[in-house]
Amino acid sequence: MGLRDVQREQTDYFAFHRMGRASAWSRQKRREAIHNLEFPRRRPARWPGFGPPPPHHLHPGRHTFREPEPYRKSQEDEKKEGPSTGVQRRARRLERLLAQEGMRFEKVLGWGGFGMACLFSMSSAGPGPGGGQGGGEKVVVKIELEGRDTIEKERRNYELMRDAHHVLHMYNLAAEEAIEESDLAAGGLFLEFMERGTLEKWIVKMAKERKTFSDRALWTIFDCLVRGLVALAYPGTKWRAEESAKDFNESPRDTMVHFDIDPTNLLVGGFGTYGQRNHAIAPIHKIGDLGLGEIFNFRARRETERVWYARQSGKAYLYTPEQFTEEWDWHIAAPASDGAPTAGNYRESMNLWQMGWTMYALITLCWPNEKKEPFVYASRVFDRPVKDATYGGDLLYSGRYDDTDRDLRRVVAQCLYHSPLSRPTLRELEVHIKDKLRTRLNNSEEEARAWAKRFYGEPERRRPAPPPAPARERWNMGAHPPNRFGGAARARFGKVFSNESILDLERIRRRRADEDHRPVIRRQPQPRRFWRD
Ligand SMILES: Nc1ncnc2c1ncn2[C@@H]1O[C@H](COP(=O)(O)OP(=O)(O)OP(=O)(O)O)[C@@H](O)[C@H]1O
Repeated sequence: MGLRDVQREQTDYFAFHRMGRASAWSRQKRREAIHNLEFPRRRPARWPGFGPPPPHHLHPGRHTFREPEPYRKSQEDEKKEGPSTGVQRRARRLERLLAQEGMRFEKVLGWGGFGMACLFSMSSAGPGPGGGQGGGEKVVVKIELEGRDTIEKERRNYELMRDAHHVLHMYNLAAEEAIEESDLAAGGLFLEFMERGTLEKWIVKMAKERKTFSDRALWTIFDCLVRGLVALAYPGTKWRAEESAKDFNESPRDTMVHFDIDPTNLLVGGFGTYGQRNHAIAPIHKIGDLGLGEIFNFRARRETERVWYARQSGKAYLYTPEQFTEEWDWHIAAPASDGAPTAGNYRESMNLWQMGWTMYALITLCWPNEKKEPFVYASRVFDRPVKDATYGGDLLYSGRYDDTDRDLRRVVAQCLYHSPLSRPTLRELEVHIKDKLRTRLNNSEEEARAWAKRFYGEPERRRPAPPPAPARERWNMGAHPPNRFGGAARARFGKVFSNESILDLERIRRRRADEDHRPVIRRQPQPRRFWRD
């Protein structure tokens, strides 16, 4: 399928997507319509945009916004039945393989169509990946069960984040070679273990308890998440203290666009000090799953094939305005090269839009609706007047979330603005969050701390360390902290990072040809049935 076919098909698919009917789209059924599609559109001369804000006398209220669906089950709950025999077989194989490297299998953490994650502990007496004694220290091993290229891309992305405090750490362990050389998988990654699992799990817990996060907890978590976004915005930075956009005079140029930020890819770790911050009110939150991440800069945003294929990257329920906007229908080349403000304008504010939905989930304990309703909303984004459509109008006007700090709801609604240029900058957010955390919120720091202890509890107790393995230098980390990488990984990827296209178009085309339901590139972790029919 050539690029033109892909463009026509996407144009049709995204028209369904905007109506909230993406799950009803089928390539087969739409063949005829796709064939007759007018693409690119010529009339009117360009995308007309949204209308004016609703007149004042039409007060938006509960009736204006469709009620979203509450979180009921986490991905983990859905996998309670246990892994399939295929996954179990691979886990056993991995167990045997890594036992020879001095690692003890603990459990399968999760799996999907394309990969699986297992928990191991180090049984070596040598230094562990955290720089401490290896005995008992836990490591997540993520393996890919299909092609090799995704894990390579993910590895390269983690390399670029090696000094970040709010992105998962990747370890460079010698045992990696054992996996590569085996017939088991298409390569593996060693990642830091986040003992409290995914953020989704905590959203579900709160929803089940029929309570809500306090304002202080929400602002504190938001702070962590924004630090992670700053790390993505400035890849390859040596962060000594915590990530801060204030360290830079210019806005991000070579941003890592994640494409898949949602509560299942944000991981919750421990209380304690990371970077320079003591995480006492909420445990640290880190961004994980960089498998779809891509560096986009000024030049890359003008590469036609690259931006068109990236339009389908990620989970359909969280495609961003940069991906779904109708503005695309007027552009045959990369829209940014024609000056389109939103279509294909992949930059750090795209990560922010997806993170906005995580904050939405934390506030509402609900999924975003499949149909994202644009609500024209004029506001001041810090010192700039902005008039644009937000997809988070219900946060402000439905009356359902009035117990949560209005200022937080306003800022999150601004993160959900349609145009990337309307959204707050990371720097503005960082300063604002810091100020907010200094003020009196609806609960004191002590109360918030006590609540966090109760809510998050103690993670699973570690098993006693097993007997030490024969003395042999197993970890090529030496005594260095975990975020230092040995020469092997560096040699494999050459420069710290490059801007060359990392999309394997051939492979994508092949997979697209195999798919018969919708144009999703890869790893479409089905958004479960979270919307009403
Ligand atoms: N570093 C980690 N610490 C703790 N748990 C983890 C870690 N990485 C993964 N997990 C757990 O393992 C599960 C599977 O993770 P993995 O990243 O392989 O796939 P996924 O997020 O389920 O799917 P996909 O890769 O398709 O997005 C996660 O949902 C999470 O519960």
